[in-house]
Amino acid sequence: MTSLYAHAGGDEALHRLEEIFYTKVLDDPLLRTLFPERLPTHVDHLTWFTAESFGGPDRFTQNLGFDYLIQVHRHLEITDEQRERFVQLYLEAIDEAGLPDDEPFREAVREHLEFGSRVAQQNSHATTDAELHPLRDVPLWTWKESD
Ligand code: HEM
Repeated sequence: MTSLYAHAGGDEALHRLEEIFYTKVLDDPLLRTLFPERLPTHVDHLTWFTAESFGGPDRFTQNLGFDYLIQVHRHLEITDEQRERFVQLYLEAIDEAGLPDDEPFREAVREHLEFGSRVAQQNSHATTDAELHPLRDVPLWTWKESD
């Protein structure tokens, strides 16, 4: 059974991807208002999250926890355009980082991104805890090749 994490190329590949992605985000006119400065932890934390979600080590849950992810997105009031740009830049970064381009892998990544970005957007608008998305754990993404 191959995890998405292993197929992607493990930590080295995911870290390269997140570095390219974060640099794009910081340079983007639509996203710059949300990301005014480079945070030294962002690339590592994104790598931990993606690795765990793809079936790799659970460093995000162990070190930060899902509540942390809820808190960092709260009150950002992410617009549809910003969410869509976030997804677009991530897909570009996957190409630029040279991650596998087989369709089952790309489809799983697209699903993960669509879902995750909608959760983040919903949480960014929640004015009460009841309005938060019900997800409370890092989701574990599987794919067709994992059987
Ligand atoms: C798959 C979906 C997403 C994941 C996995 C994710 C993950 C993360 C993580 C791990 C952090 C914490 C970074 C740190 O501790 O340094 C973070 C912060 C943040 N995220 Fe997201 N995020 C997602 C979607 C989005 C979207 C759609 C937006 C806006 C368009 C967004 C905007 C932000 C902002 C503004 C911060 C805080 C500022 C910063 O770290 O620079 N996120 N996100």
